[in-house]
Amino acid sequence: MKAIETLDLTKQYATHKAVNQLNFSIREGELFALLGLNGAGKTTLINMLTTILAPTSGEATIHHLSIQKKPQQIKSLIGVSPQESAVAPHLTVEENILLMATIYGASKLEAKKQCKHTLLQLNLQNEKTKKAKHLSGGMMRRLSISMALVTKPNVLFLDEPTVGVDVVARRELWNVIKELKGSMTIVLTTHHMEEADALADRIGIMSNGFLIKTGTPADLKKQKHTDSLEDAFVSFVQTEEVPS
Ligand SMILES: Nc1ncnc2c1ncn2[C@@H]1O[C@H](COP(=O)(O)OP(=O)(O)OP(=O)(O)O)[C@@H](O)[C@H]1O
Repeated sequence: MKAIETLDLTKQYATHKAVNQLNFSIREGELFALLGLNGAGKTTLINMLTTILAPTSGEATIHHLSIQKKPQQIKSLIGVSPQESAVAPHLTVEENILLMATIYGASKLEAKKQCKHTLLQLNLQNEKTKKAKHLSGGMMRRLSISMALVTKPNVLFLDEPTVGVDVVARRELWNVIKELKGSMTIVLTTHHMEEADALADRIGIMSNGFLIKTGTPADLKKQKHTDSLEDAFVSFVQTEEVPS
């Protein structure tokens, strides 16, 4: 089943088309990494798919529900870990997770159960009584992901999950994401090619608002006769024709 599908999805800001007639789909359970240079349109696309931003034209569905017609139902299907974290700094790790569960309508008992589960999933048990403002960058990102997971989403959006995180914490986050893989659909944006290579089932490359290429990491490297996803990516964004 398709978890996400877009049909000519477009967002125009004044005269600039940030997302230009995108047609693609993501299978249920797939981890899809969205790559693109600064300003390619990734955040605009994610914001439309998560119902934060209305498209100018075209359509997208999450589990066959229209982002424009069924935003509330979609909100109950998705979890979002944004670049700008929604973490409350003065609350503890546990309080942040419980708050999120409660906002999404869980009873006190359910919220506690789910909180315990996500603390385990993200290996945050030892940090649960710490105030969020005292967490390291890596732990802060784990908290943000656990807050996105506490509502048991079918589709998880991770916008640059390892930005500003040290190499060890990044590897640990990769392990967390690998553990989640398959149990839900994951859409991840990143500027780290090795991250996309390590995690993605399939990659989509955006350039100037167009989705210029989709394929498995192996396919993309093979098409450019290289072992390096970074080399393949650079070649695609420099040489690919935009779709007509
Ligand atoms: N609210 C806005 N009003 C006008 N233009 C915007 C707005 N938001 C984004 N843009 C423009 O749309 C284009 C796509 O931006 P977007 O943030 O989606 O790119 P991105 O791929 O996420 O970039 P980055 O990797 O730097 O986060 C850019 O040219 C940006 O300047």
